[in-house]
Amino acid sequence: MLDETLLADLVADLPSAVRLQRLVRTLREGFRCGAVCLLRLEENALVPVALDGLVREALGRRFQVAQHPRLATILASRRTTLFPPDASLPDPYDGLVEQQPGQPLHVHDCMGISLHVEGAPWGVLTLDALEAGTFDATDRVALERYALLAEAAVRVSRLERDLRALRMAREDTGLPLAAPEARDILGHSAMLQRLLRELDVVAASDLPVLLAGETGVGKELFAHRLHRRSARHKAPMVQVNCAALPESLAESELFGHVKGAFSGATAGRAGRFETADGGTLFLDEVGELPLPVQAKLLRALQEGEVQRLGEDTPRRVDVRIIAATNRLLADGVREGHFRADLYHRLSAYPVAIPPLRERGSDVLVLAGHFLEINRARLGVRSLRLSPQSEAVLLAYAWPGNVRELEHVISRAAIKALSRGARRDDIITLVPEWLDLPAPVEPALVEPTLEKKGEVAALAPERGEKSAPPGLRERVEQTQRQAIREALDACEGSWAAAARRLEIDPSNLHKLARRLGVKSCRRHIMS
Ligand SMILES: Nc1ncnc2c1ncn2[C@@H]1O[C@H](COP(=O)(O)OP(=O)(O)OP(=O)(O)O)[C@@H](O)[C@H]1O
Repeated sequence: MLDETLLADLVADLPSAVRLQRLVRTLREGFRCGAVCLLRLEENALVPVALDGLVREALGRRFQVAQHPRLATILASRRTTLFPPDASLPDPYDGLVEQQPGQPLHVHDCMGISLHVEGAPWGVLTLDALEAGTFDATDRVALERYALLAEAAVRVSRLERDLRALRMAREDTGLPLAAPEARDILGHSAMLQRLLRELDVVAASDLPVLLAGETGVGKELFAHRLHRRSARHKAPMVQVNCAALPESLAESELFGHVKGAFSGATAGRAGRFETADGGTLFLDEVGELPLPVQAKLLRALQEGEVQRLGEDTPRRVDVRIIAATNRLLADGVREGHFRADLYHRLSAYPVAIPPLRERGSDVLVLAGHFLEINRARLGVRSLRLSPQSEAVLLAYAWPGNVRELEHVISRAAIKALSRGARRDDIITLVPEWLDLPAPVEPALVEPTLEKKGEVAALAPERGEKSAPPGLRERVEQTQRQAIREALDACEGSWAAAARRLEIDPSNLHKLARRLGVKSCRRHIMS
């Protein structure tokens, strides 16, 4: 019966996600177990692509093989690996199998098998049960047979995907076939999938794209994907954070300068346009560009040429522009902060990136991703959400979007440990640890921040104005102080401060802006 269903699904005309989903469901029913998961190997991590019986957020996790000895053992063998109930190796799904009330969280029986496609390891199939003794020697043999059918299903899905990509890629673009990506955009909602399909088509078109969306929705991730999927993917994508570009330096940053063009120009330097030649120039926060710089940018786009500061002859550049904004640029045009002609040139193809609150259960998928990162970072056995926490996350409005979700999960994990949770337990995050902040009123932020040394009340809890600061406030206070000290020590150079703090410069800009440090201190970007 199991064989017949699997075979019928294999030849049926189904979307590949549905085919793989039916595969895991059929296997779970056939083996009468708690959960079945199909994971694809991407670099050194196993990433769930279809699951049945595991909580939904597991779809957002990346299990680093080196950190999960059970998965490593399964992957290393071509035969079924069966772990007895008393196996000492930690189970990656502890706490992630959906349970009935009163059922244990801890997985007792587990077996898995590696899958190979075209002679190379493709991933693994895992089966878990909360009751000891669910799997026996017969199941072990049966799984080896079904693994062959699973491999066939994967091959069919892969063929279909390649065919689709081939159909989309114009022959002369050299567009890469869809391959696993380093910083993938997570989410399974229909809205996000539709958007990704649309972006893939735009990517191949070479049109300028304007990505518009609230802060923290992932505009930068989308920009990278557009570039990776474009015909320019072999050339560089150069990023400019327009909010961090002081007017005095903007021209030389964008267009370059010759030696001696201004005091301090001890050598000639190419600007970002030239560096991006043949590739993509990503103008992040384009709404923040000062008006005089907008005029020069427009000229460069119209002419397809740039002129280094202090040089007479223009240089031709071939650059595709992707711009991002979290302001309504059309409002900027109406209010006179943004040039209408530049706006029309940049927004040949405007794309609205939806806020997190409109992406349904993708909140849980993303939460799963951040839970796994924090689990590894904090060295705990298992981090999961209680059903109440899931409901809270789904109901919250997320003014800070994905970045805010990331911080909420990190804080909750730290809070759990600081309140006595043990690293070798299954840690279930409850709503009180999520501590969702009230939305920040920008007007509240700046005056408070400028008073150095004072405990900043960034987001005062409702009704708790005089309470001592919580962990989050203290962490943010420390971060603010560290950024200010680094900037002072580096004489205002953001790049040097980022090196001193050992973080990526763009993350430093983002963090500083979120903490309100940047808006109060106008340091020159170097
Ligand atoms: N769909 C997603 N999948 C995985 N990670 C995501 C997703 N969307 C956003 N993120 C993560 O959320 C964080 C914020 O994303 P990003 O910086 O791209 O947002 P943004 O819209 O450019 O924000 P801002 O306007 O403030 O610059 C990053 O750490 C990013 O990796």
